[in-house]
Amino acid sequence: MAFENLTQRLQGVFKNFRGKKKITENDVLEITKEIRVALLEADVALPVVKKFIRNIRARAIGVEVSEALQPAQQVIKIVDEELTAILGGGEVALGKSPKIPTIIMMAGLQGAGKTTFAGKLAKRLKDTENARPLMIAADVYRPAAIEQLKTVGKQVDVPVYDEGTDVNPVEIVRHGLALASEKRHDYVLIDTAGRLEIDEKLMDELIQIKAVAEPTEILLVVDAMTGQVAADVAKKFNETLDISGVIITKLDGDTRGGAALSIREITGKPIKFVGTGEKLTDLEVFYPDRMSSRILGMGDMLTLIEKAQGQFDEAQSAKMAEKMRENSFDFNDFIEQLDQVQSMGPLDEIMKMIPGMSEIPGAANIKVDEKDIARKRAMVLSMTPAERENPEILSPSRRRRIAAGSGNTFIEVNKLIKQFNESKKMMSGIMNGDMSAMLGGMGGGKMPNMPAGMPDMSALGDMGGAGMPDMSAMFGGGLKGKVGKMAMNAAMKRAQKKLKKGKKKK
Ligand SMILES: Nc1nc2c(ncn2[C@@H]2O[C@H](COP(=O)(O)OP(=O)(O)OP(=O)(O)O)[C@@H](O)[C@H]2O)c(=O)[nH]1
Repeated sequence: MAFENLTQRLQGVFKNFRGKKKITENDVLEITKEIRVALLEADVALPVVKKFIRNIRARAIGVEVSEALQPAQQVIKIVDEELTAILGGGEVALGKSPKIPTIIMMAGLQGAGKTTFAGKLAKRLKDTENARPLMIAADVYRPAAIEQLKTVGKQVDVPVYDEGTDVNPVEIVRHGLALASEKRHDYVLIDTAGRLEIDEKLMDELIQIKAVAEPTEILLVVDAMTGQVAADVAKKFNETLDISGVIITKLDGDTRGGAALSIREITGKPIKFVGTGEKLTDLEVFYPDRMSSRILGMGDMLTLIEKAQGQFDEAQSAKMAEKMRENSFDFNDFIEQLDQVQSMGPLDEIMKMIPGMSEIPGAANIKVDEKDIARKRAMVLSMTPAERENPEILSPSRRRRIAAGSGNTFIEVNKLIKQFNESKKMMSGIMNGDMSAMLGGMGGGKMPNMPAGMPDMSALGDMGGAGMPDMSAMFGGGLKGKVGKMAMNAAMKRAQKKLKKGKKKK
């Protein structure tokens, strides 16, 4: 994931100041010096770094000692706010023309991910607005480009207008637009040619296409992996084309992330979407505040909640939460929830979004063993509905048969049932208000140090127990790697201990 090093560096910086009663001017200088190094290492453009540091210093020196926040937390809050500002402040929606079609022109260097983005955007417009987009293939220099756009078009079921490679792209765009008007398409996405580097001919052609198409949006697609180059490219394209927004692709990769941090400041144009994978669903609206908390390692709570809300049926979630509270959550529910959680995305990605996760030693290396989860699912599916409801009725011979039927061993079946019962107990405790058990467990007691205003873990409870609380059941044996397992076990043990203590008090 992008920003990993930057996040680690920044967390390291703040750790040293945690719990301090007072932060002196010297402390601020120290902190900002370290932040400066971290940003430069992440490939953020120097002028952007300078401005950022200047702003933080101006605000952090002489911070008022607030009742609610420790000084270090106040500094983190300032850094978070300034980071959000540098990323653009708030999200900027895609423009829409008052009369159809809305024309969106895409530009960028070769291989930046233009064509892929065109497909992602077409899909998104279809899914969210029921739109009927038309895509125009105006990249005539790379014959494969037209084929690629057509393939993407087929995947998302969106027509592609092309005239092969022998016609002037400006004419292709003109004809494509005429067709779009005739067929009353509400969006037109123009895929233009990329070059290995910026050249005059490419720019001239783009200027001409812009003049003909009069697009509502000119979106520059840049590859996050190219670091400083991406910022330079954006600057040049903006000077020539006056773009309306930027798309940053490949933010899923192992990039240092500097481009994402520099581009807004350098071009003055908003980042509208980020690409987070090769699949056509891997597109996210860019929210500066969420990106900032992700970079600061506070966990992308909001993205997680949004994802969850998008995927979970509320009534269904409330029912599950109730079941957990009553301790009547069974294997049938387990399978249902597993399906829902997995539809949110790969589990290790979801785990990483949980705040505090990055503070558990070795958590970054946690790999969710999807195979192990598949094995568990197979075991559960081999049970009858009545057995899923009450696994205690499973006789040894039935357990043996389930093991054989799902390609597991007798011991594994027993282990699954035992694990399930244990986590069920714990979850019921948590759902009955003892979130501290979970909090203490997950963050090693560090969670309460989060700055005010950060949504706390109880938000998970608000999700109606939507899938998260029972994750331990899956992760119990599903975490790959010794470190991951140890971290998780320790966290769970701590949580259980707290639970017991809480009970005794009552
Ligand atoms: N990991 C990852 N890969 C991406 C993303 N977006 C695009 N890619 C990959 O990047 C490569 C280039 O993407 P294209 O869409 O072909 O790039 P293009 O800008 O259209 O390239 P030209 O047609 O040559 O100008 C492809 O292999 C894509 O699968 C992303 O968000 N994440």
